[in-house]
Amino acid sequence: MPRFVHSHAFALSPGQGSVLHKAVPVDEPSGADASSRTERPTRGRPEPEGDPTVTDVAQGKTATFPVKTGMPFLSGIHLAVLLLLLTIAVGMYVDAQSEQMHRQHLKIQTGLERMVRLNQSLTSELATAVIEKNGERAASYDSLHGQLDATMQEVLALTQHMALAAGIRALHEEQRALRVQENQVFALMRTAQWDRAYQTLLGGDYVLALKVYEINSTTAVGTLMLDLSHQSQQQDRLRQITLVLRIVAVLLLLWAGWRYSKRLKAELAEQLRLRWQVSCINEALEEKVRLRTAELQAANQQLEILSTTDGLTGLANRRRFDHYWAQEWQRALRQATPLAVIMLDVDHFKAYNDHYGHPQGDECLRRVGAVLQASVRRAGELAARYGGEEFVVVLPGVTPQQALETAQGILIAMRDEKIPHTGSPVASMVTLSLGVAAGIPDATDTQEYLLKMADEALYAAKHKGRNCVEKVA
Ligand SMILES: Nc1nc2c(ncn2[C@@H]2O[C@H](COP(=O)(O)OP(=O)(O)OP(=O)(O)O)[C@@H](O)[C@H]2O)c(=O)[nH]1
Repeated sequence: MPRFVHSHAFALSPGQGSVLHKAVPVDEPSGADASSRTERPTRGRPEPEGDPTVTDVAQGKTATFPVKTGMPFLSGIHLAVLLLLLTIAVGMYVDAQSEQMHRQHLKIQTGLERMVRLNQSLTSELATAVIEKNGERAASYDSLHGQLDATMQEVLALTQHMALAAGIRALHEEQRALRVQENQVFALMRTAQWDRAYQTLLGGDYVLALKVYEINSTTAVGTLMLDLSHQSQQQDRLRQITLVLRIVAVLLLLWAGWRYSKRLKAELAEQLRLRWQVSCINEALEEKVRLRTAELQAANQQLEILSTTDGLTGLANRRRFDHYWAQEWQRALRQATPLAVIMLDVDHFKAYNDHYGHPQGDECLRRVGAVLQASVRRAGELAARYGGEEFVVVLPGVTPQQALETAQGILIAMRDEKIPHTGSPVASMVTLSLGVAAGIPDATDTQEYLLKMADEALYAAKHKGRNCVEKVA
C-alpha cells in the first residue's frame, strides 16, 4: 500500500508561499519508480516552477510538490503602468504644444492687427497733410513706417513655417506698393503740387490698393484663426486618444489587481488548508504516539510482572524476593523496626514427584503457592518461591510471636488442603516444614543474617521430624 505524506507531520520549506498541490507518495520502494513519483506533477496541473518541498517529519523524507508561481497578471500591471506613463507623457507634450501654439497665434494676430492700425495711421496722417496742404502734418510718417516695417518682419518670422506665410508675404508686397504711392505723394507735397498729391492719395488706385490691403489683412487673421482651430482639433483628438488609453490603463490595473487579490485569496485558502491538514496529521500522529506509549507502558508493566513473578505458582520469584528483601532489610535497619522471615519446604517432595509424577508435583506446588498467598494479607508482606520446592515469606513490622503465629497458620492451612501424599513417612497428606527468624536488624549484621537463621530453623524443623514450625529467637 502506498503511504502518502499527508499521513504524517509536515514541515514546509522556508520561502514557500505558493500553492501546494496534493501529497504524493514518499516511502514507496526506493529506486527510479519512487523518485519519479515524487517528481511527477499532479495530473491536470501545470508543470511546477521552483522547488518548494514538504518534509515528512515522521519519516524524515522530502517530497516535491507542484507549485504555481507564474504571475500572468504582472505583465498586465507592467503594460498598464507603461500605458499610463506614455499617456501622461503624450498629454504633457500636447499641453505644451497647445500652449506654445496659442501664444504664437496670439502674437501673430496682435502683429496683424497692429499692421492694419499702423497702416491706417500712416494713411490718415498723409491724408490730413494733403487735405490741409500742410506737409508738417506728416511729421511722424517715418516713425510709423519704421514701426510698420518692424511689425511686418516680426509677423513674417513668426509665420515662417506656416501655411499663412505666403499670405503674409503677399501683404508685404502690397504694403511696399502702397509705400511707393505714398512716396510719390510726398514728392508732390514737397513741390507744393497739392492737387496732384490729393489725386494720387485719394484717387482710385491708392484707395483701392489700401482697401485690398485691409481686406487681405483681415483674411490673414481669419486664416490664422482657421489654422488655430484646425490645430486645436488635432490636439483635442490626441487628448481624447490619450484619455481613452488612460481609461484602458486604469481598467487594466483594476483587472490585474482583481486577479492578484484572487490569487492571494486562493493561496491563503491553500495555506490554511495545508495548515489544517498538517495539524490534523500532527494530531493523528500524537494520538498514535499516545496509544503506542500506553501500549508500551502496559507491555513494560507486563514484562516487569513476568520478570518478577514465578511462572508456576504466581508468587514473587527469587529475583523479586532478593530485591524486596534488601529493601525491607534496609528500611528496618534505618527505622529500627522488626523484620521476620519464614522459610518453608515441602516434606518429602521427591517422593511425591516419584509417586504422582512431575506434572502432579507442579500442581502441588501451585496449591502451596495459593496457601501462602492467602496467608500474607497485611501490607508489605510478601510470599515468594525461593527455589524448587522451597518458599519464603517476608513479614515486615511483626513481632517474633506474630511471625510464629503466621507460620503455624500456614502449616495448618496446608494440612487443611488435604493433598494426598502416600509416599510420605510423615503423614498421609502433603505437609510443610517451616523455619522462622525474627528481630530488629543490626548494623553489624548482613542482610543474609536473618535468612540464614530462618534456614537453620527450617533445618531444625526437618531434623525434628518435619510437619512443624521451628523458630530462632
Ligand atoms: N514437580 C516439580 N518438582 C520439583 C520442582 N522443583 C524441584 N522439584 C523437586 O523437588 C524435589 C526436592 O527433593 P529433595 O531436595 O530431595 O527434598 P525432599 O524430597 O522434599 O526431602 P526433604 O526436603 O528432606 O523433606 C526434587 O525431586 C526436585 O526434582 C518443580 O518445579 N516441580
